[in-house]
Amino acid sequence: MAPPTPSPRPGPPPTPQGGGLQTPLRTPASKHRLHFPATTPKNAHHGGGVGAATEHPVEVIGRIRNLSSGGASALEIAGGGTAVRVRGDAGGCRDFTLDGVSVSEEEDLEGFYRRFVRSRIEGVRVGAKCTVMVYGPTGSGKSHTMFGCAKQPGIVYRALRDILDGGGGEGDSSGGGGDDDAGFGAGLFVQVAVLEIYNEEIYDLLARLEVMGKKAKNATYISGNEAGKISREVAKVEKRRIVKTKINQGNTALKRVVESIANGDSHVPFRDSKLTMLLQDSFEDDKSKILMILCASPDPKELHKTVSTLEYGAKAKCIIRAAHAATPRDKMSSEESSTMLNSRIVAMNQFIYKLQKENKLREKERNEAQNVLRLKEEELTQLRAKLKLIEMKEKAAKEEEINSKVMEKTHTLRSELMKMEEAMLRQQQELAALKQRLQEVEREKADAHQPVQQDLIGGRLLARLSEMPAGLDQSMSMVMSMELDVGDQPQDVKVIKEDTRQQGHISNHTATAGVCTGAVVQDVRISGYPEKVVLSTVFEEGDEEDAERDNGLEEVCKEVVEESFKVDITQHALAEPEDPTTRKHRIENIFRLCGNHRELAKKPKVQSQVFGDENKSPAKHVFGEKSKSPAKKAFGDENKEPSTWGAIETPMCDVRVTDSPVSSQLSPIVCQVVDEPLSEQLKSCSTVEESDQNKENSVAGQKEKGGLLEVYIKWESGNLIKGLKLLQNSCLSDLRKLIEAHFEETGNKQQHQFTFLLLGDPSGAPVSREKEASVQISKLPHWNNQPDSYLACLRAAKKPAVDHMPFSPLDSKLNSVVKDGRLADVLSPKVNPMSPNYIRELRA
Ligand SMILES: Nc1ncnc2c1ncn2[C@@H]1O[C@H](COP(=O)(O)OP(=O)(O)OP(=O)(O)O)[C@@H](O)[C@H]1O
Repeated sequence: MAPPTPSPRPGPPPTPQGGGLQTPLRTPASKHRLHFPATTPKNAHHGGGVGAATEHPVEVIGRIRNLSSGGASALEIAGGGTAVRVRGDAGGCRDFTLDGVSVSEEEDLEGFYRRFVRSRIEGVRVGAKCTVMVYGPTGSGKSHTMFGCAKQPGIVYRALRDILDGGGGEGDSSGGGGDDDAGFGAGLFVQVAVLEIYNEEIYDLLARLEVMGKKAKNATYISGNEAGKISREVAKVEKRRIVKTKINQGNTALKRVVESIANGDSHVPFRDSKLTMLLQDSFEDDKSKILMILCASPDPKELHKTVSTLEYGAKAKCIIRAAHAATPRDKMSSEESSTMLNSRIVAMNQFIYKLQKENKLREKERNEAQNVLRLKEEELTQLRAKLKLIEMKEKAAKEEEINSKVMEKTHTLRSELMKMEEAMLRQQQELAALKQRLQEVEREKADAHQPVQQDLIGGRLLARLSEMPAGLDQSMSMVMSMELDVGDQPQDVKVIKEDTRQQGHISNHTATAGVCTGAVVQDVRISGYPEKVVLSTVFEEGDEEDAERDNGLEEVCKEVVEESFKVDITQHALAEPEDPTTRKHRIENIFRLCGNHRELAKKPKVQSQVFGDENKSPAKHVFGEKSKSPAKKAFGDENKEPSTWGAIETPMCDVRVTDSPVSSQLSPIVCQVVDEPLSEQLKSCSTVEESDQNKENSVAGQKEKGGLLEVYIKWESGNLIKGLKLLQNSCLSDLRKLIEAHFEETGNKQQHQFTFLLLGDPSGAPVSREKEASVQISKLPHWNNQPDSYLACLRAAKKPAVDHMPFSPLDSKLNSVVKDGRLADVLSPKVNPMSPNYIRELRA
């Protein structure tokens, strides 16, 4: 006997279509039923319909969709609502007993869910396992049942809502279970995976990743505790599902698995399809329940497929899981285990919920930290920009500061330079005034010939110099120092110093002085500067009373002073700063000499010859005879006709510059002032033939002259100026110095500028100033056809020369030195008050 099919649990009353219940068809009994345990009323009342000794793990529910086309339905509910009766075309019918049957036209998805699904979901909430699967041919309504439509949600969304919200969510009009489980869902956490099996491949519809092996290990999940949110995500994924007949391949494999289990085969072909592989745990796990929904179409055209589906479900329903007899201990253990598991589940859900909250909090903190980091980065960028700007400003400020300092320093230096130039200008003006004053005094002296006046003038000058401020003294020294810097040539200077043996008068060598008696001569020489004016001073040896006692015929004795006071001024000046008192004393010395010179000028009786033996020459007598008259008068005025001059045979020695024993570079110059009375001879100096008498005179004269050359100077107009004696190797530049000195002494300042005319030369052209040094005196035409007498013809310059500023060369020198940065050296206080230039200026 075949065991009866499992008794269905109470369900809705059979529909009117179940008219064929009288002759219900029996499903194929065969061997399958042999495994089914005997059904007891208790088991039948139990939801699973399984006895205490056995377990019915698969619950099969039939879901008959609406009839889409017209015509009669091929299916009807029988067995009190637990069987599906299939009516054949021949009028026969067949009943398939299930755990429940639902007709879509009579019961919507909500009713179907509440009656057959919700109890399973509640078991899941307390820790049970449940697999809900649909089975049926294409178009039978599987998707519709699981996911629903726009009007009503399917099992998936309702189950999700019940798990999380306790059944009180949207769409649950019944509200069943919601009040009882209020608050129970708090802390529950749902993880949803959406997989699709197509062509025997499993696809993760969330990540679209292929899952290899037994389980979809790499599947992603929709997780959370909000049913609405998860439902929306699932709805999105559900649209990706592929809807084709290929899926039934898995259904076939599932059918074989079910039949194999139901038949009690030792081998269950779970691995025949991916679908059965996924459902293996659900079939083998004792704790797991399977809710199989058979979707069937009432269309008679689909009758064959419908019958096949119902047969498959009937077999699944026959699957039983052998269960050992439950002892009281097992029963208690089971209850304790269930309670403990429920507690653990609740604790784990609460822990998960806590983790989720913490995760959210940390995520929030991370976002805030990222915002702070972004703000810091922006601030850092701004600070870097500011730093760069500040650096640029500092750099610009430094450059500006440096430029400002340079400008300030330049301005200061320029101001100092201007002050120095002004000081120099003032000093030059003072010196020029001093020079002019000195010249005026000399002219006054020359005109007056009064000793008293000489003393007064000399005294005034001395007093004026004494009153010169120290600053002037120093500034003069500075200027002189600059002059010393002009040349680097060594200087050898004899310093003028008054002979301590002489307290008397000093004779100077001017034309008016004429002679000097018993004098001490000190020469000041500068080697390397032959063109420089050299000062010779003669100290009178005797006093005035002796001169008067000798009745104007005293011998003029000259003694060359030993060079005991020779000092290297350059070294001395540079070695140690000059004491202002010493410099002042020396300046006073010089002007005292000048005063003495003027004193000598007032001694017409005293005559001098500086040509050695020439003191004994007749010239001395000639001048002696004329000593009562002013010397200048005796020599005549050069502006007068030569015929009115005195005898030319009585040359007067005015100044002699001897060769320096210290330096051989000094050009030996001998000058002798003579009067030229023979104007007629002068006029014909280069044209008149030399007479025999002249020849004799010339020979005799040359002997007397001791190798000197006589030079007679006249203007181009014919007026004779002077007669001079010079050494044989003298040149025009030497002659120029003597002539200029003569002009200065006579006060003919305007005649300082002249040019030598080279008479005798075919061109008769004037000699340029630069070439004067190269023209020997011997190149001049002979005067009066005498071999050692020459004639120098002068052409006066048209414009009077501007007064020479003694320091004008220094201007350019100073400028060049200032440009070279040697201003400090030039303006050094190291002064040589006895500089020959200085002496020259004072002398001038
Ligand atoms: N109970 C029902 N009430 C109303 N319409 C239904 C019902 N069941 C199915 N349908 C409709 O029938 C059509 C096919 O249903 P469904 O797609 O769910 O079949 P299926 O079994 O999933 O087919 P397939 O296997 O090809 O996916 C759908 O348009 C669906 O809306």
